[in-house]
Amino acid sequence: MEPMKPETSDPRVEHAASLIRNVPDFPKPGIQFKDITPLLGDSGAFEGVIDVLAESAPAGIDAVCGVESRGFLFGAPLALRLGVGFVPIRKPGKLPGTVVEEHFDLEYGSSVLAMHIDGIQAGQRVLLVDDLLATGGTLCASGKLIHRLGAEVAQVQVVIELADLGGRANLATCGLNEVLALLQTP
Ligand SMILES: O=P(O)(O)OC[C@H]1O[C@H](OP(=O)(O)OP(=O)(O)O)[C@H](O)[C@@H]1O
Ligand SMILES: Nc1ncnc2[nH]cnc12
Repeated sequence: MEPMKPETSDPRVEHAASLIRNVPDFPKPGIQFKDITPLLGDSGAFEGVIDVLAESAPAGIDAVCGVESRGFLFGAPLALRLGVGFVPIRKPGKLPGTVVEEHFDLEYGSSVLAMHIDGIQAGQRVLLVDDLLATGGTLCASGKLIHRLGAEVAQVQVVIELADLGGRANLATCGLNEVLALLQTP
């Protein structure tokens, strides 16, 4: 496996790249799993990633939506840094209020995502955050939830993009055209 290429030459991104561990055949044979736990365990590196994401966000963001579960790890601190609320997009059966739901396929399975209908308001500009873009199914479904509530996805932000899986093109088919990935494979 070749090393990940930073999309920017920022030393904070290069440091983060050095702390992402490649785990072959997890959770299934053939999957090269990108383990972010060494990055999360280094407070300086973790903070550097949040800072770069915040500096890269478009102006006028009203809310950050993060996707369960690893999207929460980056989305929640980013919302605090931007001074806006955090809205969780969750796996089914976890949110107590009235939700909208979307079904989708994953690199290794299928799933459903849900969001409270009062989490965001029509017309708001949302930053949609996850740790990793693979096939794009998760973020496409998340974007559909946000669009169904009448809000706009101003930008999608991920730390890692598995560039050979076509996720970016898939996101474009869902109307998600502004995509920032800090690191891309290979
Ligand atoms: O682009 P895709 O092919 O949709 O895959 C990317 C998604 O897969 C992972 O989540 P996972 O479903 O493994 O859940 P987790 O965050 O709870 O570990 C990752 O955190 C992304 O959300
Ligand atoms: N290869 C991968 N590594 C980590 N998380 C993932 N989610 C989907 N594909 C993944």
